[in-house]
Amino acid sequence: MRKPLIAGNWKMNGSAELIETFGRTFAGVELPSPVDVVVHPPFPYLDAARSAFAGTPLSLGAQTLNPLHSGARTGEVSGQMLAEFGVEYVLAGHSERRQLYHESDEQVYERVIAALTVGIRPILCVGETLEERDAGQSENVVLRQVGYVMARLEPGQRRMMTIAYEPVWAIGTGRTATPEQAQQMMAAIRDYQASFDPALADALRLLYGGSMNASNAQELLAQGDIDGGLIGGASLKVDDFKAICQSAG
Ligand SMILES: O=C[C@H](O)COP(=O)(O)O
Repeated sequence: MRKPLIAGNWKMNGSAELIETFGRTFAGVELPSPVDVVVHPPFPYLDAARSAFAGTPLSLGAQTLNPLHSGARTGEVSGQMLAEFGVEYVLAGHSERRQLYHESDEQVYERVIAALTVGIRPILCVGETLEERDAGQSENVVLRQVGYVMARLEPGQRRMMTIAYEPVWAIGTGRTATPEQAQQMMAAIRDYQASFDPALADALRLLYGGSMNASNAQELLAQGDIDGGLIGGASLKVDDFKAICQSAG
């Protein structure tokens, strides 16, 4: 039985006040059954989040890291620094990083390895653009992104991984993949994983991301291969995010 994971990616949004609101609200939240919840605020809020989330079900996540431990990389943050801060999860390969900062599959892989080296759990984000979907390439693109990373990891490293399928055309657009479309891709990822690591395929957590909100979460999370969500916009509204976490239970 896979434990659901709900991850809130604040992107370049939020405030110290919102961190406090999340800490206060989640201090009193009872989730209906075991579910992991992580919030990924921007770097400057990690310190406040570490204090505010203590005693709540919220874990600390980061949005990216630099593959190096330290060095002349102005503006960057290393995995070692994040681990010292108590960060438990980090995103790798988010489509905004792939598109806006031109992160390649190889660079995504390097970030995953850097996170694993310091004991941080990577959430590998994959997904096709609308053009790729229209060209019938969705599955090829997604399995290439998954395989580039997963096929190179050791079995023990693979067990630290979560994969988030986020069709790029559904991110921040209000256009959610249908539960059937999402389920179909999740099943393809799980089948692919089973082709070289059957034991992991059953245990691997697969998240859906792309305009998931308090109204559509339940239906998406009811799909057999969807084990949680990577939430953008709705993770900035504490009541909506709480409702999604409760749906996961
Ligand atoms: O990381 C989160 C995803 O990009 C989804 O964002 P969204 O929920 O605003 O569509």
